[in-house]
Amino acid sequence: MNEETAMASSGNPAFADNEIMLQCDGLTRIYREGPQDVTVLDALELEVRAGERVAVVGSSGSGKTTLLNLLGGLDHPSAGHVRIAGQSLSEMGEAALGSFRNRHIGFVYQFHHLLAEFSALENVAMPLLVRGQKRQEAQEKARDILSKVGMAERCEHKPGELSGGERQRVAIARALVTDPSLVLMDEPTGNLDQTTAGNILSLMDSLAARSACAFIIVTHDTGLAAHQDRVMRLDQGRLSED
Ligand SMILES: Nc1ncnc2c1ncn2[C@@H]1O[C@H](COP(=O)(O)OP(=O)(O)OP(=O)(O)O)[C@@H](O)[C@H]1O
Repeated sequence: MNEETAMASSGNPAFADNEIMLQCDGLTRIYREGPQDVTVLDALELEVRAGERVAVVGSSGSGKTTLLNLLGGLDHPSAGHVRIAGQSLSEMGEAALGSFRNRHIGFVYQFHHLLAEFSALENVAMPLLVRGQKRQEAQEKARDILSKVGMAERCEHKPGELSGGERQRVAIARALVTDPSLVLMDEPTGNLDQTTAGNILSLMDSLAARSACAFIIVTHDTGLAAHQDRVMRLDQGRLSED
C-alpha cells in the first residue's frame, strides 16, 4: 500500500469478529549494536483476531518490549512483517506510519507520558484533535471515556496533580478514545489497586465486546493474564501457548 492510501484509510474499519486484525510473519529483531549480534525475536509468528485479547508473558529480557515496539511501528524488524488491519507496516513511510498509528493503534506504555501542561481531559481529547475532530466533540468523547475509567471528577487536573494510578487510567482512556483496531499495553494495571484494576478490566471487556479491537497485553500480573482469551509465552524469540 502506498502512503496516500494509508493516510486516507479511517480508523477501525468494519472488521467482523474472527477476521485477523494482527499478523506477524517471520518477525525477527537482531540487535547489532554490541560486540556480538543478539537475536531477540527469531522468526516469530502470531495471529490475533478482531475482538481477541492476548496476554504476553515471559521472563525479563525475553523480548516483550522489543515485540511491542515492533507491533506499534516504533521500531523496524530485521526481517519479517507486521500486518495490522490487513496493512503491512513495513510498506509505509514515516508520515504514513504516524497517521496509521493515530488511526489504528492505542498505546499504554510506561514511557508514553501524558503532556504535563494539559489537563486529563485535554490529554485524552488530543488524539481526536490530531485526526481533525472538532474540539467540542473530542472533549465530549474524552469526558465519557474518562468517566468509564472512574476519572469523571479529575478531568480538569493536570498529570502532576494526579496519583500514579490515576495517570495510568488517563493513559488507558487516551489509548481507547479513538476506537483503535489494536491496543498495545505494557503492564496496564501495574500501579493500580485491585478495585481500579477490576474497573479497567471491565472497561476492556466492554470495549472488546462492542468493537473489533484486539488487545496485546504484556504483563507479569497472573490475574490479568488469566483474564484474557489467550496467554502466550515469549521464550527464545518465539511465542507459544502458555
Ligand atoms: N537497543 C538495544 N541494543 C542491544 N540490545 C538490546 C537493545 N534493546 C534491548 N536489548 C536486549 O534485548 C533483550 C530483550 O529486551 P526487552 O527489553 O525487549 O526485554 P523484556 O522482555 O521487555 O524485559 P523486561 O521484562 O525486563 O522489561 C535483552 O537482552 C536486552 O538486553
